[in-house]
Amino acid sequence: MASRSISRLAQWCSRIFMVEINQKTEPIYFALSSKPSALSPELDALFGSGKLFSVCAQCDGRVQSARSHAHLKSALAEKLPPGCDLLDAAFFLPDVKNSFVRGLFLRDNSALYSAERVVNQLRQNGSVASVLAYTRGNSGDCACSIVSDEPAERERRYYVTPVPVPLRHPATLNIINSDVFYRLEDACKVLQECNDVIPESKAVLKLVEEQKLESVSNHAKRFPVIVIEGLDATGKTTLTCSLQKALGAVLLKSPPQCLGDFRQRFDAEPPLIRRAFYALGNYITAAQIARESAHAPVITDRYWHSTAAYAIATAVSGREENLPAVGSEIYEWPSDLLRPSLVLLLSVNPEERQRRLANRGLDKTEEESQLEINHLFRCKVEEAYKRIQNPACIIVDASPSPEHVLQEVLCLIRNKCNL
Ligand SMILES: Nc1ncnc2c1ncn2[C@@H]1O[C@H](COP(=O)(O)OP(=O)(O)OP(=O)(O)O)[C@@H](O)[C@H]1O
Ligand SMILES: Nc1ccn([C@H]2C[C@H](O)[C@@H](COP(=O)(O)O)O2)c(=O)n1
Repeated sequence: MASRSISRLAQWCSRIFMVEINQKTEPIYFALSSKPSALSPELDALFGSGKLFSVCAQCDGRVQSARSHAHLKSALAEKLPPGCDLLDAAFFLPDVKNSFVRGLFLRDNSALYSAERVVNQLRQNGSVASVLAYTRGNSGDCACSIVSDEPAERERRYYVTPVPVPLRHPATLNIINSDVFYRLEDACKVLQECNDVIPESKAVLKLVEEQKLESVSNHAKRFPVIVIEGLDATGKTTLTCSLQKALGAVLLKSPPQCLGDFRQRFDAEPPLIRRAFYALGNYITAAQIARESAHAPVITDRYWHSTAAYAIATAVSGREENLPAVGSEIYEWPSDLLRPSLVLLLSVNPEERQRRLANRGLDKTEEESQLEINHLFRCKVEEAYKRIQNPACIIVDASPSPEHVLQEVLCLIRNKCNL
């Protein structure tokens, strides 16, 4: 029994803990060690008052782990009494790819300190895999123990120790094949793993199968393929419709229309599943592009740039500086996905974009609302768009009138694609 408890604690001690206070401030990092340490001012503020816990729902299998984390977060948000703060946390092994595991950090300042009871209920019903509890010491330190039914586990103490901020944001350790997919088969694997829990996965995989995708990456395009990218309300729909008419082009979208009925279902899933769904949408659109570009120019409203940019910007919390560096393999186009001839990124200044959103007055998706309130996120999405390579996008100022933007884009297309 004792050796099991020691090995479980040793696992935690090899990790770095990251706690996100909010999107505007840098995450706070710490480790556990066997000797008490004085806390840094950031840690002192984090562990300042109340009862503190970190919880993790990790279980066997990445699909189950991702869904369990989402369920745990919503269960805690629903059941915790007023006075509790629920913060995003994560645990990782420095520089070890795929070691980033999401969890939660809980500060309980509620009147009756009842968070522990809620956490224990969730632990008993199997929703929480591990709980660590923290206790402030008299000499400025903070001790940590596992919340467990086994006395040997409960008694073992470790101490919170400051660590330097890592050079790279730790979420970047997991982006490849968790947030962004670079091969059709990798995105398919995620949905295959979802077959039992999300029945719609089978139908999506069937649609992918039906598209005869194998010849797409080598397809010799006869007519140019032009992708229009940009944040919401930058004018993609307006411009792509005008381009369709002006060029006699075929207009396609990613995700394609055939996935429309499934989109809401997958949007409700954690990033691993949601991003795999959008990745597959690009491969279906690629098959359509391959067919249509044999007969006419093709205009595509969103494609891989959108899938990768939103996924990266969501995965990496905090500031733009936390994004993977320019030139990172994370920004490389998937080798098996049809490459367009030209990618144009519509960019409007924030005030003009706000004005357009307000005028449109449609229901906003969650991500759209996030864009509105979260300037940092918007900057990260746009910056990630700009860092994507092979093909990189050309930035178009889409703030002028629709006619002006159309003429400028037609001019670019004529120059770059000989149309
Ligand atoms: N160049 C422009 N000048 C002024 N208003 C514009 C311009 N282009 C589009 N709009 C208006 O801005 C709003 C958003 O445009 P549109 O729907 O084309 O954007 P979008 O990028 O397709 O948005 P989403 O991605 O959210 O669907 C619409 O009300 C549209 O009429
Ligand atoms: N090819 C695509 C298209 C869209 N997405 C995601 C990114 C955003 O979450 C959202 C934006 O789409 P819209 O609201 O403009 O229809 O969809 C993607 O990942 N890949």
